[in-house]
Amino acid sequence: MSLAATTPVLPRPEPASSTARERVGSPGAEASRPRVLSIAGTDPTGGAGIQADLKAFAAHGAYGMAVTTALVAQNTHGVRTVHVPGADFLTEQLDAVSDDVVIDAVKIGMVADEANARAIATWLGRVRPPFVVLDPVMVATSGHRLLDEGAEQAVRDLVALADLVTPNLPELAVLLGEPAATTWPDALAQARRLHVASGAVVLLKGGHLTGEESPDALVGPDDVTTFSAPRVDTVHTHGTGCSLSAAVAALRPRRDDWAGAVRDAKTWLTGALRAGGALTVGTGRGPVDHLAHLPTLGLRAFSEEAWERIAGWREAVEGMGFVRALADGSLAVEDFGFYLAQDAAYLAEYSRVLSRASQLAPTPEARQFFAGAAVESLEVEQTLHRDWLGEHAGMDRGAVESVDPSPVTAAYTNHLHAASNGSYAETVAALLPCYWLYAYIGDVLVRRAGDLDGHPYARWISLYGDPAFQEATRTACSFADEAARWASPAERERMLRAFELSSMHEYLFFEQGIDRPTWPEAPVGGAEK
Ligand SMILES: Nc1ncnc2c1ncn2[C@@H]1O[C@H](COP(=O)(O)OP(=O)(O)O)[C@@H](O)[C@H]1O
Ligand SMILES: Cc1ncc(COP(=O)(O)OP(=O)(O)O)c(N)n1
Repeated sequence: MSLAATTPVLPRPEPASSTARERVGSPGAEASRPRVLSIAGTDPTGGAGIQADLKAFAAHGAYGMAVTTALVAQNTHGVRTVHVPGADFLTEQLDAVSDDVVIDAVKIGMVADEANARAIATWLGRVRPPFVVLDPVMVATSGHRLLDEGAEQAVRDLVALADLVTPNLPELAVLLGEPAATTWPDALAQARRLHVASGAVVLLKGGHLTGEESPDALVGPDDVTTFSAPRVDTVHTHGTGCSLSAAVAALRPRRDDWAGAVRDAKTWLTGALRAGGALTVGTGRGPVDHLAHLPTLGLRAFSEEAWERIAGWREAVEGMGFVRALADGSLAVEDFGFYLAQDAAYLAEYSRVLSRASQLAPTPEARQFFAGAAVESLEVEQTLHRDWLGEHAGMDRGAVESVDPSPVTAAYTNHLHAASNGSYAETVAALLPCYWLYAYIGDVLVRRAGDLDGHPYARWISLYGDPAFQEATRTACSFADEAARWASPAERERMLRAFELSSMHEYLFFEQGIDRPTWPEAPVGGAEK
């Protein structure tokens, strides 16, 4: 049964030139942000409905407004009760907004009942914002009804008034009076029928299907545009439909067409879905993180917080026997030789992780910095190490290159490699202590050693204190801070943890110069019985 067959399609109104609009000015004029209205129900846990819409509007730089159709007692487990204040009060709210404010776009979500749907249709006839998005909310994923059973026809009438309608598969089926599609091609065919019957562009959502991808498609007069995104392996999908339609409404006034708005909204939603679990909101199907893409205002620079976190390791590093002995020149040559040989083994791996950071880096500056550092740590440092080890320990190049990493060195480089399997931000955070604690120890050594004339480790102490190295440390810090600005709270926490662990490994690495770790001998097995 087609929509057209069951319902007379209401005449599609022209963009309004109502008295209210004339009184408050032309759409979009002089406004620094699009003014976007949500007409929807509530979710006190903030994942769906009006609360989600306002977050999605703000996430896309729109000025959000909201008119309530229904008060819904719900949480991440489902809906408990619905209270509908009534259509007259809904109209009062709608008029209060539109008598005063130009509305650049409106998103309609849960309408709750037939009287509300009719009140919205009447209001749209008088005040028609340039972009009308309808999310035909009917049943929550938890199975609870959000629309009276008798109100489906009124929602069909609203579809015909909308510019864009965003049904999920079950809603599409109800709008057409057909069984729900179980395949993407069937769903596309249904979306086409809905478009033809109603005139509205249809944003078909594939969240209810299964598979590696979660596709959506715009079905309108210009045929089908598909938007694909990887399906996020998560249970935290509460409010995805609300959030997507709100984001599209917020973006549309600043995009040339629906496709432009949907493309950006979907990319954002995929990131929000990925970060949703880390919010730990509720014990059921939690919300998405609407702000996953944003730096959090008021957060300190990552480097400042990270440096504070390792106050204990910094103190420990200052008190290390290795640093004391290096500063006063009492460090045994063989202890320094052991440390340098391990440092050469370490730098070979460190250079690989620097190259990985360069690969992952989002800007040409960062790519260049980390690629340069990878080369430098191989060439410059290794040459210095080899020279000293050749001169003082009789080790030729081959001997230096074939040094086995100690358990401490191996643990450190394994940690760096593991971090570099994560994001760019985690990789940079893990790399940073090697710069920063090294520069810090350089300061300590220069202060403690005093006059380097005749000091047996004068060359090394001046190398540690080299201003160029201090400068490179500042640059590495600024890249870590920049990466952290765009990290979700969970990713920032992973960065801090990676930084802390690298700092611990730095401490152990230096101290192994005088407190030699060894690999345990393989136990000798007994004779086979
Ligand atoms: N697990 C997921 N991974 C990625 N995208 C998803 C996932 N679940 C839903 N989506 C996307 O969320 C949006 C809402 O889809 P859907 O779940 O079909 O609608 P509703 O929330 O209205 O039931 C769509 O863009 C859909 O592709
Ligand atoms: C007040 C309110 N409106 C809509 C929904 C349904 O939200 P939706 O985005 O379709 O996602 P689910 O939560 O059903 O997965 C709601 N729950 N509350």
